[in-house]
Amino acid sequence: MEFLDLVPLLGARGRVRLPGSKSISNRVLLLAALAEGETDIRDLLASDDVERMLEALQALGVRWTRRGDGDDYTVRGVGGVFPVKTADLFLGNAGTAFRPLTAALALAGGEYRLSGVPRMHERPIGDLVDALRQAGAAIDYLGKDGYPPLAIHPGSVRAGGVLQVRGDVSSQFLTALLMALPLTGAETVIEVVGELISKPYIAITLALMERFGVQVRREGWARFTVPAGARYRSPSIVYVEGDASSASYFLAAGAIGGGPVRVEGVGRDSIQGDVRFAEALAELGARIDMGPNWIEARAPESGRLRAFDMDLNHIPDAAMTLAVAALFADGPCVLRNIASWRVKETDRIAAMATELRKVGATVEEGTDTLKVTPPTRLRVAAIATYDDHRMAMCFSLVSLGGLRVRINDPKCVNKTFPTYFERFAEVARPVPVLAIDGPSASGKGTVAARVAQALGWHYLDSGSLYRLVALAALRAGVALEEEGRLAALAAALPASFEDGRVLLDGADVTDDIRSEACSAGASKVAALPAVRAALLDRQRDYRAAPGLVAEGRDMGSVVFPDAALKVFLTATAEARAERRYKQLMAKGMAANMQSLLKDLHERDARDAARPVAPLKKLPDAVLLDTTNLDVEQAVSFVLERVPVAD
Ligand SMILES: Nc1ncnc2c1ncn2[C@@H]1O[C@H](COP(=O)(O)OP(=O)(O)O)[C@@H](O)[C@H]1O
Ligand SMILES: Nc1ccn([C@H]2C[C@H](O)[C@@H](COP(=O)(O)OP(=O)(O)O)O2)c(=O)n1
Repeated sequence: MEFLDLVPLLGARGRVRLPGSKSISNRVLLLAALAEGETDIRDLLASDDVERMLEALQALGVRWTRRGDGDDYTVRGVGGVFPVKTADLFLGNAGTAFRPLTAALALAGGEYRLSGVPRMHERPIGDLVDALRQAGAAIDYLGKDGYPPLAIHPGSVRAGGVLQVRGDVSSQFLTALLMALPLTGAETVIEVVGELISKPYIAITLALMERFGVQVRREGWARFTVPAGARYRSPSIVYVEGDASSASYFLAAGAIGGGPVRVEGVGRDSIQGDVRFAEALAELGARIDMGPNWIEARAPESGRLRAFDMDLNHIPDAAMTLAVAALFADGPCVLRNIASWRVKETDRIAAMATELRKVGATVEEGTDTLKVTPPTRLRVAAIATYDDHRMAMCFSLVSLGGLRVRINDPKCVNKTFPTYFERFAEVARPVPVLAIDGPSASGKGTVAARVAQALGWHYLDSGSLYRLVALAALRAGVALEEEGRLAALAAALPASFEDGRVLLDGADVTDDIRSEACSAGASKVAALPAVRAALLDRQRDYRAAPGLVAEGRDMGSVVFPDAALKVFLTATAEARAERRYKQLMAKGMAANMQSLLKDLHERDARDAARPVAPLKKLPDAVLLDTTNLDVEQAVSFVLERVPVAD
C-alpha cells in the first residue's frame, strides 16, 4: 500500500491559488459541448473526474482542444446533437460526469452504455432513471436495478409536460435533468419530490445554464420550469472559479494552525455554495476575511476552536472538513443532516467515524449525524482513504496537532486535486528539526544536548536506540546476525528516556548501553536494513513542538530529510579517540588509547561502508570540524545557524 507521511506541524500560514472547481468544470464542459458556437474555457480543473468527462465528450464526437499543457480549453459545441450515436463510456467514479451524461444521452436518440468503477456501480441512480422514463427515455440497468452500469436506447421522448424527481438522495439528479431538458425544445416542468438536499449545487447549475443562455424559472426549491425554445449558446469565454470545497482544507488549516491562510480563486462573488464553509468556520470562532475573489482564515482570538452543533445540509462536501476540525474544538461537536455522505465516493459517515477513532476521538455515528468528541491527546495513525479524495485531504489537518499522520493511497486526491499535498506543504509550518550527524565521539551527543537545552527543544540520541537493540539482543540471547528477530526486537523495544536516563523494560540501562560490547553490537545491528526500518517511525515520532535536535548517522539523510538545518560534525580519529578515552576514565571505566583508536577506525569504516544509510556528509549539510574547538565553540557554531522561525 502506497502511503504518505505528513510531518508534524506547528501551524499553517500563507496563500494558496486554488485549482478550478470540479462542479463548475464538468458542468461547463457539458454545456459548452451542447451549445451552439465555440467556448473558450479558462482554468479548467485538471483531475480524474474532469478527464473522464473530456474523454466521454470526445467519444461522443465533441471536438475540443487544450492549449499547450495548461488549463485552458476550447470546446466546439454540437448545437444540442451529439454526432456519435453509439458509444460505450467509462466514467470512473465521476458522479458529476455520470448523472448529467445519463440525462443528456437519454434524450439524444442513440445507443449508449455508461459504466464506471465498482464504487460507481454502488451509487444509486434510480431516481434519475425514473424521472427520465417519465419523459419516454428507454434505459436499462445492466447490473443491479437502480444502479449503474446503464444501457441507453433511442426511446420515444415526449417533449414537454411535467416530470417528477426525488431530491432527497442526490441533488445531481435534478442537475442532470435541468441541464438536459433544454435539448427537447419544449417547456418542461420539474417537480421535486421530498426535501431537496444540497440546494447550493442546484444554484450552481442554474447560474451556469444562464451563462449559456437558458433561464430556468424557479419556484422555491420545489418546482423548476425549463422554457420552450431554450437553446444553449456559447458565452464565448468562461472562467472556472477556484474549487470552494478544496478551499475548506486551507481555511480550516488557518483556523486550526494560527493562520492567516488565504485562498485565492473563490470569494464573496462565488456561485459555489461551499464558500459558506467560511461562515461555518466563523461560528467556530475562526476569524474570517473575504474579498471578491479571496477568503482568509485565522485562528480564534482564544486560540481554540469552539465546539459546534450544526445542520450542514447546505455544504455536504466541505462539512467533512469540519468533522476533522472537530478534533481541535473545545468540546463535543455534532454534524447534522449529512445523510448524502452515505452515497458518495464511499459511505463517508462510516469512513469518517472509523478514521477519527484511530486518532483518538470518541465518535457516535447516527443515520444522518456524526458526533465527534475530541481526544485529550491525538494519536499517530495510518488513515485509510477509501478511494475518497476528501478523506485524504481532510485528514491532512491532523498533522496540525503536532504529530505525524500517515495517509494511505494518497493519490486518491487526483480525483479533484492532484497537487493537494504540495499545496498543503506550502502553507504548512513543520515542527523544525536540527539534524546532527557524524562519526563516533565527534561530539554529536554533547553538542546536540546543549543546543536542545538552549533552544528548549526535544532531543533524540538515535544511537542509543541501536545500543538498546544490541543490549536487548544480548540479554535475550539473540545472535547479532539474526536480522528478522532483531528487527522484531527493535519494533517492540520497551525503551523510554526520562530525565537523561535510558530505561529498558523499566530498568535504568544508561551506563549498560555504553559498554564496549553494546558499542560493538550497536554498530553491527545498525548495519541491518530491517532493524533500521523498524526504528524509523519511532525516531520520527520524537519530532514534537517546539522543535527537535536529533543526532546520529542518518538524521539528515534518511530520518529527517526535511530538517531545517543539517550539521555534519567530525574531528580527526586521534582527537575522537582521546575524547572517548577521557570520557571512559571519568566514568571510572577501563580504557586503552590504542584499542580505542583501532575500534574507532573499524566502526568508522563499518558505518561508512554499509549499504543502508551509510555515514557520509550530505551536500546540504554544514561541515563542523571540532578537532580544534571546545564544546562552547561547537555549540555556538550550531546555534548561530539555526533558522529563525518566521
Ligand atoms: N568541540 C567539541 N565538541 C563536542 N564535544 C567535545 C568537543 N571537544 C571535546 N569534546 C568532548 O568529547 C566527548 C564527545 O562525546 P559525545 O558527545 O558522546 O560524542 P558522540 O555523540 O559523537 O559519540 C565529550 O566528552 C565532549 O565533552
Ligand atoms: N542514526 C544512527 C545512530 C547510530 N547508528 C549506529 C552507529 C553506531 O555504531 C551505533 C551507536 O551510535 P552512537 O551514536 O551511540 O555511537 P557513538 O557514541 O557515536 O560511538 O549506532 C546508526 O547507524 N545510525
